Amino acid sequence: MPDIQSKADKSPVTVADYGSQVLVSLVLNMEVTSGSFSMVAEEDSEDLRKDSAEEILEHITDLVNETLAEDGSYNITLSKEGILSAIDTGKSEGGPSGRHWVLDPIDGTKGFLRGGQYAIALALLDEGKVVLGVLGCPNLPLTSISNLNGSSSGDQTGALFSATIGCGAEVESLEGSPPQKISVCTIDNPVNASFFESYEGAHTMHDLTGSIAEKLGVQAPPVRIDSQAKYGALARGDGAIYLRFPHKGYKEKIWDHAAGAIVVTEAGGVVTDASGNDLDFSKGRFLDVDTGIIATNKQLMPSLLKSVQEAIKEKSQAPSPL
Ligand SMILES: Nc1ncnc2c1ncn2[C@@H]1O[C@H](COP(=O)(O)OS(=O)(=O)O)[C@@H](OP(=O)(O)O)[C@H]1O
Ligand SMILES: [Mg+2]
Ligand SMILES: [Mg+2]
Ligand SMILES: [Mg+2]
Repeated sequence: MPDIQSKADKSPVTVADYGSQVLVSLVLNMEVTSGSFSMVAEEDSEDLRKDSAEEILEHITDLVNETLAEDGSYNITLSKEGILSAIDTGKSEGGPSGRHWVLDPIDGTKGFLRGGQYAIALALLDEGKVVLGVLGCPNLPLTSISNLNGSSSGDQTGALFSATIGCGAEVESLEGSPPQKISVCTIDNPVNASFFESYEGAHTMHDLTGSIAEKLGVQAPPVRIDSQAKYGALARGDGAIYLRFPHKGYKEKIWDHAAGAIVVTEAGGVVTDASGNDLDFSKGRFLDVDTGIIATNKQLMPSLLKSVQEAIKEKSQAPSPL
Protein backbone atom coordinates (compact mmCIF):
# COMPACT_ATOMS: atom_id res chain seq x y z
CA MET A 1 0.00 0.00 0.00
CA PRO A 2 1.65 3.29 -1.04
CA ASP A 3 0.35 5.08 2.07
CA ILE A 4 3.67 6.83 2.64
CA GLN A 5 5.24 8.84 -0.15
CA SER A 6 8.38 10.90 -0.44
CA LYS A 7 8.09 14.56 -1.48
CA ALA A 8 10.48 16.45 -3.73
CA ASP A 9 12.46 17.56 -0.63
CA LYS A 10 12.69 13.88 0.45
CA SER A 11 10.41 14.43 3.47
CA PRO A 12 7.59 11.90 4.01
CA VAL A 13 3.91 12.57 3.35
CA THR A 14 1.16 10.08 4.19
CA VAL A 15 -2.54 9.48 3.57
CA ALA A 16 -3.00 11.00 7.04
CA ASP A 17 -1.29 14.31 6.08
CA TYR A 18 -3.50 14.63 2.97
CA GLY A 19 -6.65 13.41 4.74
CA SER A 20 -6.18 15.84 7.61
CA GLN A 21 -5.64 18.75 5.19
CA VAL A 22 -8.85 17.84 3.33
CA LEU A 23 -10.97 17.57 6.48
CA VAL A 24 -9.68 20.73 8.18
CA SER A 25 -9.95 22.86 5.04
CA LEU A 26 -13.40 21.47 4.22
CA VAL A 27 -14.83 22.15 7.67
CA LEU A 28 -13.23 25.62 7.93
CA ASN A 29 -14.54 26.52 4.50
CA MET A 30 -18.07 25.51 5.51
CA GLU A 31 -17.99 27.10 8.97
CA VAL A 32 -16.23 30.38 8.15
CA THR A 33 -18.84 32.15 6.11
CA SER A 34 -17.82 35.79 6.53
CA GLY A 35 -15.39 37.33 4.02
CA SER A 36 -13.24 35.52 1.51
CA PHE A 37 -11.47 32.28 2.50
CA SER A 38 -7.70 31.98 2.30
CA MET A 39 -5.52 29.17 3.62
CA VAL A 40 -1.76 28.58 3.63
CA ALA A 41 -1.23 24.85 4.12
CA GLU A 42 1.71 22.49 3.77
CA GLU A 43 0.43 19.93 1.26
CA ASP A 44 -0.62 20.33 -2.37
CA SER A 45 -2.20 17.98 -4.89
CA GLU A 46 0.57 17.90 -7.51
CA ASP A 47 1.96 14.45 -6.67
CA LEU A 48 -1.54 13.01 -6.22
CA ARG A 49 -2.52 14.03 -9.77
CA LYS A 50 0.11 11.71 -11.28
CA ASP A 51 -1.08 8.39 -12.74
CA SER A 52 1.18 6.52 -10.33
CA ALA A 53 -0.74 8.01 -7.38
CA GLU A 54 -4.13 6.56 -8.32
CA GLU A 55 -4.13 3.99 -5.52
CA ILE A 56 -3.15 6.43 -2.77
CA LEU A 57 -5.73 8.99 -3.99
CA GLU A 58 -8.40 6.32 -3.84
CA HIS A 59 -7.37 5.39 -0.31
CA ILE A 60 -7.45 9.05 0.85
CA THR A 61 -10.89 9.48 -0.73
CA ASP A 62 -12.23 6.39 1.06
CA LEU A 63 -10.73 7.42 4.41
CA VAL A 64 -12.08 10.99 4.20
CA ASN A 65 -15.57 9.81 3.24
CA GLU A 66 -15.58 7.18 6.02
CA THR A 67 -14.54 9.85 8.53
CA LEU A 68 -17.23 12.28 7.36
CA ALA A 69 -19.89 9.55 7.54
CA GLU A 70 -18.78 8.36 10.99
CA ASP A 71 -18.80 11.91 12.37
CA GLY A 72 -22.19 12.66 10.84
CA SER A 73 -22.04 16.48 11.17
CA TYR A 74 -21.87 17.08 7.42
CA ASN A 75 -23.90 15.21 4.87
CA ILE A 76 -21.34 15.20 2.06
CA THR A 77 -19.35 12.70 0.04
CA LEU A 78 -16.26 13.79 -1.88
CA SER A 79 -15.15 12.59 -5.31
CA LYS A 80 -11.45 12.20 -6.10
CA GLU A 81 -11.52 15.60 -7.80
CA GLY A 82 -13.21 17.04 -4.69
CA ILE A 83 -10.35 15.67 -2.58
CA LEU A 84 -7.74 17.24 -4.87
CA SER A 85 -9.42 20.62 -4.92
CA ALA A 86 -9.94 20.59 -1.12
CA ILE A 87 -6.19 20.01 -0.71
CA ASP A 88 -5.49 22.92 -3.04
CA THR A 89 -7.51 25.41 -0.99
CA GLY A 90 -4.24 25.57 0.98
CA LYS A 91 -2.33 27.24 -1.84
CA SER A 92 -2.61 30.83 -0.62
CA GLU A 93 0.58 32.87 -0.33
CA GLY A 94 -0.56 34.52 2.92
CA GLY A 95 1.09 37.91 3.43
CA PRO A 96 0.65 41.14 5.38
CA SER A 97 -2.98 41.97 4.59
CA GLY A 98 -6.29 40.27 5.22
CA ARG A 99 -7.00 37.03 7.03
CA HIS A 100 -5.30 33.72 6.28
CA TRP A 101 -5.65 30.34 7.97
CA VAL A 102 -2.32 28.55 8.38
CA LEU A 103 -2.37 24.74 8.54
CA ASP A 104 0.13 21.98 9.11
CA PRO A 105 -2.19 18.96 8.76
CA ILE A 106 0.37 16.68 10.41
CA ASP A 107 3.40 18.38 11.87
CA GLY A 108 6.13 15.90 12.72
CA THR A 109 5.23 13.33 10.06
CA LYS A 110 8.39 11.40 10.95
CA GLY A 111 7.24 11.29 14.58
CA PHE A 112 3.77 10.17 13.48
CA LEU A 113 5.34 7.29 11.54
CA ARG A 114 7.60 6.35 14.44
CA GLY A 115 4.72 6.33 16.94
CA GLY A 116 6.19 9.45 18.57
CA GLN A 117 4.88 12.99 18.85
CA TYR A 118 3.00 14.83 16.11
CA ALA A 119 0.54 17.71 15.99
CA ILE A 120 -2.29 19.06 13.90
CA ALA A 121 -1.46 22.76 13.88
CA LEU A 122 -3.87 25.51 12.85
CA ALA A 123 -3.45 29.27 13.21
CA LEU A 124 -5.16 32.41 11.96
CA LEU A 125 -3.22 35.38 10.60
CA ASP A 126 -4.90 38.78 10.65
CA GLU A 127 -3.02 41.62 8.95
CA GLY A 128 0.21 39.64 9.22
CA LYS A 129 -0.11 38.81 12.94
CA VAL A 130 -1.05 35.45 14.47
CA VAL A 131 -4.27 36.01 16.42
CA LEU A 132 -5.40 32.43 17.07
CA GLY A 133 -3.67 29.07 17.39
CA VAL A 134 -4.73 25.49 18.01
CA LEU A 135 -2.39 22.52 18.48
CA GLY A 136 -3.85 19.04 18.65
CA CYS A 137 -1.28 16.57 20.03
CA PRO A 138 -2.83 13.07 20.07
CA ASN A 139 0.24 11.32 21.57
CA LEU A 140 1.14 13.89 24.24
CA PRO A 141 0.19 13.20 27.88
CA LEU A 142 -2.59 15.60 28.95
CA THR A 143 -0.85 16.83 32.09
CA SER A 144 2.91 16.61 31.66
CA ILE A 145 5.60 15.27 29.40
CA SER A 146 7.14 13.62 32.47
CA ASN A 147 4.37 11.03 32.09
CA LEU A 148 5.48 10.23 28.53
CA ASN A 149 6.90 6.79 29.28
CA GLY A 150 4.89 5.96 32.35
CA SER A 151 1.71 4.01 31.73
CA SER A 152 1.33 3.85 35.53
CA SER A 153 1.04 7.66 35.83
CA GLY A 154 -2.69 7.58 35.16
CA ASP A 155 -2.32 10.60 32.87
CA GLN A 156 -4.59 10.64 29.82
CA THR A 157 -2.99 10.71 26.38
CA GLY A 158 -3.89 13.55 24.02
CA ALA A 159 -3.71 17.29 24.56
CA LEU A 160 -5.37 20.16 22.72
CA PHE A 161 -3.69 23.54 23.21
CA SER A 162 -5.33 26.77 22.13
CA ALA A 163 -4.61 30.48 22.37
CA THR A 164 -6.31 33.70 21.32
CA ILE A 165 -4.40 36.96 21.19
CA GLY A 166 -4.75 38.84 24.46
CA CYS A 167 -6.75 36.04 26.14
CA GLY A 168 -4.08 33.59 27.31
CA ALA A 169 -3.49 29.94 26.46
CA GLU A 170 -5.33 26.79 27.53
CA VAL A 171 -5.12 23.03 27.37
CA GLU A 172 -7.93 20.48 27.32
CA SER A 173 -8.26 16.80 26.49
CA LEU A 174 -9.12 15.70 22.94
CA GLU A 175 -12.47 14.54 24.30
CA GLY A 176 -13.22 18.10 25.49
CA SER A 177 -12.44 18.24 29.23
CA PRO A 178 -12.88 21.74 30.76
CA PRO A 179 -10.02 23.93 29.44
CA GLN A 180 -7.29 24.77 31.96
CA LYS A 181 -5.24 27.99 31.73
CA ILE A 182 -1.55 27.28 31.19
CA SER A 183 1.62 29.29 31.70
CA VAL A 184 5.30 28.87 31.03
CA CYS A 185 7.54 27.89 33.95
CA THR A 186 8.97 30.52 36.31
CA ILE A 187 12.51 29.10 36.39
CA ASP A 188 15.06 31.92 36.40
CA ASN A 189 18.24 29.92 36.97
CA PRO A 190 19.35 27.96 33.87
CA VAL A 191 20.89 25.31 36.14
CA ASN A 192 17.32 24.18 36.84
CA ALA A 193 16.15 24.47 33.22
CA SER A 194 15.65 21.72 30.68
CA PHE A 195 15.38 22.23 26.93
CA PHE A 196 13.39 20.80 24.05
CA GLU A 197 14.68 20.21 20.57
CA SER A 198 13.87 18.22 17.43
CA TYR A 199 14.08 14.47 17.61
CA GLU A 200 15.61 14.39 14.14
CA GLY A 201 19.27 15.42 13.94
CA ALA A 202 18.60 16.39 10.31
CA HIS A 203 16.18 19.09 11.52
CA THR A 204 18.38 20.87 14.04
CA MET A 205 22.09 21.12 14.85
CA HIS A 206 22.38 19.05 18.02
CA ASP A 207 26.07 20.01 18.39
CA LEU A 208 25.21 23.73 18.45
CA THR A 209 22.29 23.32 20.87
CA GLY A 210 24.55 21.23 23.14
CA SER A 211 27.09 24.03 23.23
CA ILE A 212 24.35 26.65 23.95
CA ALA A 213 23.07 24.53 26.84
CA GLU A 214 26.58 24.11 28.22
CA LYS A 215 27.25 27.87 28.11
CA LEU A 216 23.96 28.52 29.89
CA GLY A 217 24.77 25.97 32.59
CA VAL A 218 21.82 23.68 31.80
CA GLN A 219 22.40 20.36 33.57
CA ALA A 220 19.54 18.23 32.21
CA PRO A 221 19.93 16.27 28.96
CA PRO A 222 17.93 17.55 25.95
CA VAL A 223 14.30 16.46 25.66
CA ARG A 224 13.96 15.44 22.01
CA ILE A 225 10.42 15.24 20.68
CA ASP A 226 8.92 15.78 17.24
CA SER A 227 6.64 18.54 16.07
CA GLN A 228 5.05 21.63 17.62
CA ALA A 229 4.18 19.46 20.63
CA LYS A 230 7.43 21.07 21.85
CA TYR A 231 5.73 24.49 21.91
CA GLY A 232 2.71 23.06 23.76
CA ALA A 233 4.89 21.32 26.36
CA LEU A 234 6.92 24.51 26.84
CA ALA A 235 3.75 26.62 27.20
CA ARG A 236 2.56 24.56 30.19
CA GLY A 237 5.97 24.52 31.89
CA ASP A 238 7.06 20.93 31.14
CA GLY A 239 10.44 22.40 30.22
CA ALA A 240 11.98 25.87 30.11
CA ILE A 241 13.59 26.32 26.68
CA TYR A 242 13.04 25.32 23.02
CA LEU A 243 16.04 25.52 20.67
CA ARG A 244 15.75 25.05 16.90
CA PHE A 245 18.75 25.52 14.62
CA PRO A 246 18.18 23.99 11.19
CA HIS A 247 21.19 23.12 9.04
CA LYS A 248 22.43 25.77 6.59
CA GLY A 249 20.13 26.59 3.69
CA TYR A 250 16.84 25.38 5.26
CA LYS A 251 13.97 27.88 5.03
CA GLU A 252 11.44 27.74 7.87
CA LYS A 253 7.72 27.57 6.89
CA ILE A 254 5.04 29.55 8.70
CA TRP A 255 2.88 26.45 9.33
CA ASP A 256 5.68 24.89 11.40
CA HIS A 257 5.56 27.74 13.96
CA ALA A 258 2.43 29.95 13.80
CA ALA A 259 0.15 27.94 16.13
CA GLY A 260 2.96 26.92 18.49
CA ALA A 261 4.33 30.45 18.78
CA ILE A 262 1.02 32.03 19.87
CA VAL A 263 0.39 29.21 22.37
CA VAL A 264 3.77 30.02 23.96
CA THR A 265 3.48 33.83 23.89
CA GLU A 266 -0.07 33.74 25.30
CA ALA A 267 1.24 31.47 28.07
CA GLY A 268 3.67 34.28 28.97
CA GLY A 269 6.69 33.08 27.01
CA VAL A 270 8.86 34.69 24.32
CA VAL A 271 9.63 33.32 20.84
CA THR A 272 12.35 34.96 18.72
CA ASP A 273 15.04 34.25 16.18
CA ALA A 274 18.67 33.87 17.24
CA SER A 275 19.11 37.66 17.12
CA GLY A 276 16.16 38.30 19.43
CA ASN A 277 13.78 39.48 16.67
CA ASP A 278 10.09 38.55 16.89
CA LEU A 279 8.99 36.05 14.23
CA ASP A 280 7.37 37.84 11.29
CA PHE A 281 4.51 35.79 9.83
CA SER A 282 3.59 38.46 7.25
CA LYS A 283 6.18 37.58 4.59
CA GLY A 284 4.31 34.79 2.79
CA ARG A 285 4.73 31.02 3.15
CA PHE A 286 8.24 31.26 4.58
CA LEU A 287 9.71 32.84 7.71
CA ASP A 288 12.70 35.10 7.23
CA VAL A 289 14.59 34.16 10.40
CA ASP A 290 18.17 34.84 11.33
CA THR A 291 19.88 31.48 12.00
CA GLY A 292 17.41 29.77 14.32
CA ILE A 293 14.35 29.96 16.56
CA ILE A 294 14.41 30.05 20.36
CA ALA A 295 11.62 30.14 22.92
CA THR A 296 11.64 30.46 26.70
CA ASN A 297 10.21 32.50 29.56
CA LYS A 298 10.89 36.22 30.05
CA GLN A 299 13.34 35.64 32.92
CA LEU A 300 15.66 33.31 30.98
CA MET A 301 15.55 35.05 27.57
CA PRO A 302 18.40 37.58 28.15
CA SER A 303 20.93 34.93 29.23
CA LEU A 304 19.69 32.49 26.58
CA LEU A 305 20.22 35.08 23.82
CA LYS A 306 23.72 35.79 25.09
CA SER A 307 24.64 32.07 25.09
CA VAL A 308 23.10 31.58 21.65
CA GLN A 309 25.12 34.40 20.16
CA GLU A 310 28.37 33.25 21.77
CA ALA A 311 27.85 29.67 20.59
CA ILE A 312 27.05 30.77 17.03
CA LYS A 313 30.16 32.98 16.94
CA GLU A 314 32.37 30.14 18.19
CA LYS A 315 30.91 27.71 15.65
CA SER A 316 31.53 30.15 12.80
CA GLN A 317 35.16 30.59 13.90
CA ALA A 318 35.84 26.87 14.34
CA PRO A 319 37.86 25.25 11.54
CA SER A 320 35.53 23.30 9.27
CA PRO A 321 35.99 19.51 9.29
CA LEU A 322 37.84 18.11 6.30
N1 LIG B 1 16.02 19.71 6.91
C1 LIG B 1 15.12 20.22 7.75
N2 LIG B 1 15.51 21.11 8.68
C2 LIG B 1 14.64 21.62 9.54
N3 LIG B 1 13.33 21.32 9.55
C3 LIG B 1 12.90 20.45 8.65
C4 LIG B 1 13.77 19.85 7.71
N4 LIG B 1 13.04 19.03 6.94
C5 LIG B 1 11.78 19.11 7.37
N5 LIG B 1 11.70 19.99 8.39
C6 LIG B 1 10.52 20.41 9.09
O1 LIG B 1 10.53 19.98 10.42
C7 LIG B 1 9.18 19.70 10.78
C8 LIG B 1 9.14 18.80 11.95
O2 LIG B 1 10.24 19.11 12.69
P1 LIG B 1 10.30 19.03 14.20
O3 LIG B 1 11.56 19.64 14.63
O4 LIG B 1 9.10 19.63 14.77
O5 LIG B 1 10.23 17.51 14.48
S1 LIG B 1 11.38 16.47 14.35
O6 LIG B 1 11.68 16.10 15.70
O7 LIG B 1 12.51 17.06 13.67
O8 LIG B 1 10.78 15.41 13.57
C9 LIG B 1 8.63 19.09 9.56
O9 LIG B 1 7.25 19.29 9.57
P2 LIG B 1 6.30 18.22 8.84
O10 LIG B 1 6.76 18.12 7.41
O11 LIG B 1 4.98 18.89 8.99
O12 LIG B 1 6.44 16.96 9.61
C10 LIG B 1 9.29 19.87 8.44
O13 LIG B 1 8.53 20.95 8.04
MG1 LIG C 1 5.98 17.63 5.85
MG1 LIG D 1 5.53 20.67 10.00
MG1 LIG E 1 3.27 18.53 8.05
